[in-house]
Amino acid sequence: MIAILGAGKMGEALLSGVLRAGRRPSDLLVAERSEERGALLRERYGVEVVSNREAAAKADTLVLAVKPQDMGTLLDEIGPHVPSGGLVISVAAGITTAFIEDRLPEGVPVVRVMPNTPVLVDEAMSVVSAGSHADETHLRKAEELLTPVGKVLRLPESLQDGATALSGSGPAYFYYLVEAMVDAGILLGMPRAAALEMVVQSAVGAAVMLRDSGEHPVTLRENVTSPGGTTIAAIRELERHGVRAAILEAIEAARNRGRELASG
Ligand SMILES: NC(=O)C1=CN([C@@H]2O[C@H](COP(=O)(O)OP(=O)(O)OC[C@H]3O[C@@H](n4cnc5c(N)ncnc54)[C@H](OP(=O)(O)O)[C@@H]3O)[C@@H](O)[C@H]2O)C=CC1
Ligand SMILES: O=C(O)[C@@H]1CCC=N1
Repeated sequence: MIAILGAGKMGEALLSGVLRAGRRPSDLLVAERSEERGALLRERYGVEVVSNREAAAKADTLVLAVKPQDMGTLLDEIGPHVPSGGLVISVAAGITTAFIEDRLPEGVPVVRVMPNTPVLVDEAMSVVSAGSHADETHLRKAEELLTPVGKVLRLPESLQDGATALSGSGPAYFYYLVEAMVDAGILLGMPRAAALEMVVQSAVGAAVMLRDSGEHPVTLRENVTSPGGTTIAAIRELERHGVRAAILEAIEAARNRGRELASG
């Protein structure tokens, strides 16, 4: 039995993914703070909605998907009810496995996971790390949950805040770029719907080439950049405005924010 505690945007995305991967609703439990939200999830997915304590006591795998700021309260509530043979998987940004282990009975295995919202279309990037009591079996169990909804990579926990900044938040940077490019289309007089279609299809085409062509991103960009042409004129402006440096600093700021979340 798998229980998802905190079924907001990420918890619901994982819930829907696990169901798409073939688990039955009767193999799942959901615990939510708001009754209204719980009722909606019950209606939408046919899953049983229970209290945090009941979920902790009944399920052998607990997926904690509350906000990092709510993790201490949740663990205080469920800690004494988690069986020592259970597996705890946390997707919370910043929260270390040590933080979780300290609030659970001695020896409970914890796996930290950083997924991203493309879980919803089975194209997630998830990074997994073992806590101090988690072994190969526990990592495999977490990977079994995540592989049907995308790619999974194992990294040491010391890189999890970086993974959160890079791939956890990653989709948001691409959406931000799309928004800005659509605005540019508007500036050039394009109808909004046409601008959106052009930009989204360019993004999809670029993403498929990045994934499938086997070429490095630099080569792909060079192939678009004709000598004396239009693309290099745009790239000169991106460089003049320090866009590359801004991206490096933005992702470093996200990593640093993850570290702050760990200290409450
Ligand atoms: N969104 C994303 O792209 C990603 C998010 N994450 C991580 O996933 C976690 C959830 O993020 P996100 O889904 O965006 O946030 P949401 O706020 O959408 O979801 C959190 C949910 O948990 C509920 N909740 C809070 N406290 C409790 C509690 N004590 N018991 C039961 N339910 C509770 C919240 O209810 P209420 O609304 O009433 O507070 C809410 O429904 C975070 O830790 C985040 O770092 C990881 C990767 C990507
Ligand atoms: O913004 C956040 O804190 C979460 C973690 C990664 C993506 N969203």
